[in-house]
Amino acid sequence: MNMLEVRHLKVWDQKSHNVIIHNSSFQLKAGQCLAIVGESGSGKSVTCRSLMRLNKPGIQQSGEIVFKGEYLNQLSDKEMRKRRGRNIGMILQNGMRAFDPSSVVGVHCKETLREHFGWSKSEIEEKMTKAMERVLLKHPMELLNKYPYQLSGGMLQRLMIALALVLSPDIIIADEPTTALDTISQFEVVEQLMGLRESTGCSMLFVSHDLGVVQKIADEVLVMRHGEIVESGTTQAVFSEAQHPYTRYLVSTRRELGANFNMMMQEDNMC
Ligand SMILES: Nc1ncnc2c1ncn2[C@@H]1O[C@H](COP(=O)(O)OP(=O)(O)OP(=O)(O)O)[C@@H](O)[C@H]1O
Repeated sequence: MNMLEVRHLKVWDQKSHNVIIHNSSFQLKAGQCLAIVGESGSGKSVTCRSLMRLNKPGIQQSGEIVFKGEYLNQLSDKEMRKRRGRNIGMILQNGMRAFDPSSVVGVHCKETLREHFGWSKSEIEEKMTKAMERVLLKHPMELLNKYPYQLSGGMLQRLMIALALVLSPDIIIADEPTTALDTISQFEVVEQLMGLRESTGCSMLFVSHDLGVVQKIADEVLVMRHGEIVESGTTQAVFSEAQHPYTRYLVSTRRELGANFNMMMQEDNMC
């Protein structure tokens, strides 16, 4: 069963008439993880924002976005707001941007949960505390009273994952959730995202530059270039028998990087 179906998505800049996404069609199956890979500027983030109808003013879109049989592209703004967070959650690259810098992070969590579920303060605190402990955030109540700038990037990502655990949306869109993190935090956040999928059974759209992580987490892959999907298929097929020259280039670059990394490790051991 498809959780999300995107049909003929076209996105353009109204002012310059520059077409950003030409004609994208793809499906996200229930419980599966679909990764979008491709070079910088190929349209991965714009695709994600289009699904949520969160593109900047002046960016127009057409085509159908069907979520569990419902045409999101036909909903009013008010109805669309209700779907965000509750049905389709987003975990962004930069945790700092996801939270209001002028409030402690607990305010964002409480407002989001009250809006969607109408829970009391104590219910929210109880559920957030449990979820934060699950993503290994210590002293949850203290942490909720901190401003975003007082927390590290990895902590903010884990806090977003904890909020997603409580909201339990059908789909999580994770747009380069590990790019801004150091290697250890990247590993932890990927583990937590996998845990989130396991415990909520959500489907995931996962944008990443890191093909190693994609190979670990995704069931299927879309390869984007210049606003077009140039290849798609199961992760196994795309990595082992890529058809498009650009995909082959991406995969070989990863192999080269991997080989260099191993060589560096060996040199390090010899010293
Ligand atoms: N608000 C905007 N106005 C005009 N053009 C935009 C806007 N946002 C994005 N674009 C253009 O859309 C194209 C795709 O951008 P997008 O951010 O989706 O790329 P990306 O594949 O996510 O890149 P990256 O990996 O660097 O995040 C780029 O050429 C960008 O210049």
